[in-house]
Order: sequence, then C-alpha cells, then structure tokens
Amino acid sequence: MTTDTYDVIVIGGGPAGEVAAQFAIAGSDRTAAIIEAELLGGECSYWACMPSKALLRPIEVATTARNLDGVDVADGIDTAKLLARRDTWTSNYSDAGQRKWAEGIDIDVISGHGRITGDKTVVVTNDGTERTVTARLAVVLGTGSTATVPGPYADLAPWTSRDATGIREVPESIIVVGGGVVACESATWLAALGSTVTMLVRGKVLRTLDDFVGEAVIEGLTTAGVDVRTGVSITSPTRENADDAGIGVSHGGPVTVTVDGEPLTAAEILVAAGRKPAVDGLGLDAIGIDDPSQLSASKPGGHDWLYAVGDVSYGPMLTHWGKYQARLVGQRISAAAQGRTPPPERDDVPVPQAVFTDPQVGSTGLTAREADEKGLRTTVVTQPITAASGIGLLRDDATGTAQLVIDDDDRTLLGATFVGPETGELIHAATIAIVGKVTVDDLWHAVPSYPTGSEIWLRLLEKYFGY
Ligand SMILES: Cc1cc2nc3c(=O)[nH]c(=O)nc-3n(C[C@H](O)[C@H](O)[C@H](O)COP(=O)(O)OP(=O)(O)OC[C@H]3O[C@@H](n4cnc5c(N)ncnc54)[C@H](O)[C@@H]3O)c2cc1C
Ligand SMILES: NC(=O)c1ccc[n+]([C@@H]2O[C@H](COP(=O)([O-])OP(=O)(O)OC[C@H]3O[C@@H](n4cnc5c(N)ncnc54)[C@H](O)[C@@H]3O)[C@@H](O)[C@H]2O)c1
Repeated sequence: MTTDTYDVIVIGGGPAGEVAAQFAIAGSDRTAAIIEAELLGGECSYWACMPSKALLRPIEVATTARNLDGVDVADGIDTAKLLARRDTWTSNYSDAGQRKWAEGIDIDVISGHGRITGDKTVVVTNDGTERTVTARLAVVLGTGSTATVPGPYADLAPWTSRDATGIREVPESIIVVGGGVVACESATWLAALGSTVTMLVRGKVLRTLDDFVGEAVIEGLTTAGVDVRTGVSITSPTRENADDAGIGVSHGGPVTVTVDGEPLTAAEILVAAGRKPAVDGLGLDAIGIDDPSQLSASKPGGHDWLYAVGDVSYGPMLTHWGKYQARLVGQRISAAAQGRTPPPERDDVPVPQAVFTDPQVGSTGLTAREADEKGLRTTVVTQPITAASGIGLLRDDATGTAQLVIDDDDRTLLGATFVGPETGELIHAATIAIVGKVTVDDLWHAVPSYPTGSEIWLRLLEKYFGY
C-alpha cells in the first residue's frame, strides 16, 4: 500500500538527495520518500562523475605506461572495451541497484516529476497521472543542475556533457566550447578516442584556479593532440540538419563557427559552458520564492521545513560537497524531530576538488589569488611536483607544481594546489590540515614516508622554513 504522507520528502534522487533522505531517518522509525524523474543516482552516477572517471582512468594508465621505461605498450586504447567499461560503471544506465539500496534502508522511491504546490506539499506527475504527497517534517530539494547551452548554440542540437560521457559514436572531429572542468576532462577522452579536438576558450582554462594550473593542463592537452585556443571570440555558429538523435551519437551535419574572424568546421560540437540549478517547474513560486538563489540560504523563503542540497543550492557543484551538505541537513532534520540540538556546524570548511586531466589537479581551500583578493597576509610556497622523488617515480614524464598558501598571522594552511600525476589523492591531507587548523610548526613533525608523493609536503615546508 502506498503512503501519501511521509516524515521527509526529497525531490530529486541524485547523490545529495539520497544522502539527505538516508541521514534524516537513520536509526529511527521516521519515513522518507525520494521523488525521482529519471534514474535514482542522478546525473553523477549515469552522465557525470562515474562515466567520466571510468573513461579517464584507462587513458591515464595507458599514457603513464607509454611514459614508463620498462613497459612495452603496443596499442593504447581499445574503444569498444573502454566504452563497455563506462557502461559497466553506469550499471548500463539501470538504477535497479540504487532502488534496492533505498528499499534496504526503508526509503520509498516515487517515480515522476515533483512540484511543490504548497507548504510541505508536493505533486508528483508521472505519465499523465498525478499523486499528492505531504511531509510531516521536511521537504528537501536535491534536483541538481542542467547544462547551460548559450543562445547562439541552442539551434545546433549541440552535444552537452551527457553526450560526451555517454559517447557511442566517436566524431571524426569536434569543437569543444568552454575551458572549465567538463571541457578539459571531455577533451582528454575525446582525443584519446581518436577525435580531432579543438577547444575554444573565451577566457582562461580552469579560470577559478591559479594560472599555473590552467597552463599545465593546456600543455598536457596539447601533448595529447588537442588544439587549445584561449582568449578567442566565437561567433556565428551554424550547422546543417541539426537533429538531437540521442545521447552520444551524431547530432547532425558539420558545424561551423567563426573564431577570431576565421571559420572552423568540425563534425560535432560539445558545449561545456557551465551548469545551472534545476529549478524550472519546481513550483517555488507556490511558496513565495520568486528568486531561486534564495535556496543557498537556510530556511529558504523563511520556510523552516524546506532545505536545498547539492547543485540546486547555488553553491559549489561537486558531488562530495552536495553529500556533505546533505549529511548536515539530514542531521538537522533528525535533531529537530527528536527535539535536540543538531551537532555543531562550521562555516569555514574548504571545498576540495580533483580534476582528472593529465596532469591531474588537486585543490582545496583558497587559491593564492583568492587569498590576495580577501586581503589576507600570506606566504605562498611552490615547488616542482617532482621535488618529491615518489612523484617522479610514478612516470618518466611527470611534471607539475605544488603550492601551499599559508596564513602569516596564525601560521595555518589556507589552501593547497597540486598539479601532477595522481595528485587528486594528495589533496585530502591538505583538507585535514585546514579543517584541523594545524600550524606549519606542527606540520613539520608530520613525517611523510619515503619515497612517496607525500614527501612533496616536506619539500614545501623546507622551502617555507628556508632550508
Ligand atoms: C561531466 C561531469 C563530470 C563531473 N564529474 C564530477 C566529479 O568527478 N566529481 C565531482 O565531485 N563532481 C563532478 N561533477 C559534478 C556532479 O555531477 C554534481 O555536482 C552532482 O551530480 C550533483 O548532485 P545532486 O544530487 O545535487 O544532483 P544530480 O546528480 O544532478 O541529481 C539530481 C536528480 O534530481 C532529479 N530531478 C530533477 N528535477 C526533478 C524534479 N522536479 N522531480 C523529480 N526529480 C527531479 C534528476 O532527474 C536527477 O536524478 C561532474 C559533472 C559533470 C557534468
Ligand atoms: N572533476 C570534477 O570535480 C568535475 C568534473 C566535471 C564537472 N564538474 C563540475 O561541474 C560543473 C560544470 O562544469 P563546466 O566545466 O560545465 O562549467 P564551468 O563553469 O567550470 O566552465 C564553463 C566554461 O564555459 C565558458 N563559457 C561560459 N559561457 C560561455 C559562452 N557563452 N561562450 C563560450 N564559453 C562560455 C566559461 O568561460 C568556462 O570556461 C562545475 O561546477 C564543475 O566543478 C566537476
């Protein structure tokens, strides 16, 4: 029998929504339902993090092997096997496993599109039928985000990130518009799959990080055969027979754009121009929220029963960040239900990110530029990433830079950025140091094992202390 009232209703079953539901009812007899319009697990599981990293890891290993004396690699990438690996990691685009997980922890999954119609009230539409569900305690929005396709590209049926991660037919050539993470990571696997890739970036590559990061990633992409053009003006995109024929297949005839006055033609175009919170059709106006960016605040629109987690909350669009928000929201809901104070929260938590390009990028906390813009007194220490022999041992062509941003006043770490092989794995140590407010004087006594990549910490601290 279906229940139409739950303690907690979550709209959107991506990683953030799932975790919010889980934490809101954990260890209790409270009830929860997740309303999901597509596949439980969200963008991350089927069209974003999982497929992209499933594609990138074998490419990284093949490139590493080609650059390791003692290994003989004849063929690099097997396209069919690589795409099959992607399909395995996306569970062949089936959410049966995720639904089983939800069932196992007593969360109901309601298929359909959720729309708020009043206080704690949601109407779910599915195949023309409507069902009203109400929440006793809370409604959590976890509807994620959708790719932005700027006006000039809208009529071209361009590829977006779903096509890039869900690639089935490798275009002979492709124009990638954008210089963010989606553009850089997608260009990496598109080139490895044999496409001729031209990246058109109107500003800088990975512009939110310090400049040395984008410069290193451009060098890596160029080595991989990608033509990266920065600071360009892109106008007049046109395409014959534009037709969105499905995810990851050709969307029509050749595409031509004008780049700084010169025409450029390719078989396909990928628009990777950012993402926007998925608020359309969510019914926010029904509860007096005219400006959806209010979802970044606690008690959006003054409603103490309403929460937003993940990409829809107008914050960093990263799975781990959305899941962190969701754990906190779940704890808050749980505490309110039991009439107790929720565990303490913090507003100074650094946002880490790993970019799976070649070279990889790991960053957390403040960049040097951000610290400067905040007017903080800092010391910025850099070292070549290969100053740690453990990194040099990973591959013969290892290059990159490590940087710490240190607060001159309290001698704690404000931020760290590591560029180089497998640096995504190095960054959590920096996150721990920032969250723990560990001083550089204490870090000096954190001895890294020899010869691991973590010795980069020692090289940076030696430089800081003048050795
Ligand atoms: C190509 C790509 C690669 C990425 N790689 C990484 C990575 O490596 N690491 C990382 O941390 N982040 C990565 N991201 C970002 C990451 O995918 C998002 O931050 C994450 O998916 C956000 O999770 P979410 O739960 O907020 O939303 P989503 O994962 O977008 O899920 C939202 C869910 O809500 C559903 N929904 C929306 N509206 C409604 C409605 N009205 N009713 C019912 N259901 C609804 C959707 O169908 C969807 O299932 C990547 C993004 C892209 C595009
Ligand atoms: N490894 C990871 O953690 C990972 C991987 C992929 C995506 N993500 C997340 O997904 C989100 C979306 O990524 P993204 O790369 O799409 O967005 P982004 O905002 O990082 O980059 C967008 C890029 O498009 C360009 N752009 C915007 N409008 C344009 C226009 N009209 N014409 C030409 N260029 C234009 C911008 O200058 C920028 O270079 C980000 O928040 C990112 O962190 C994370």
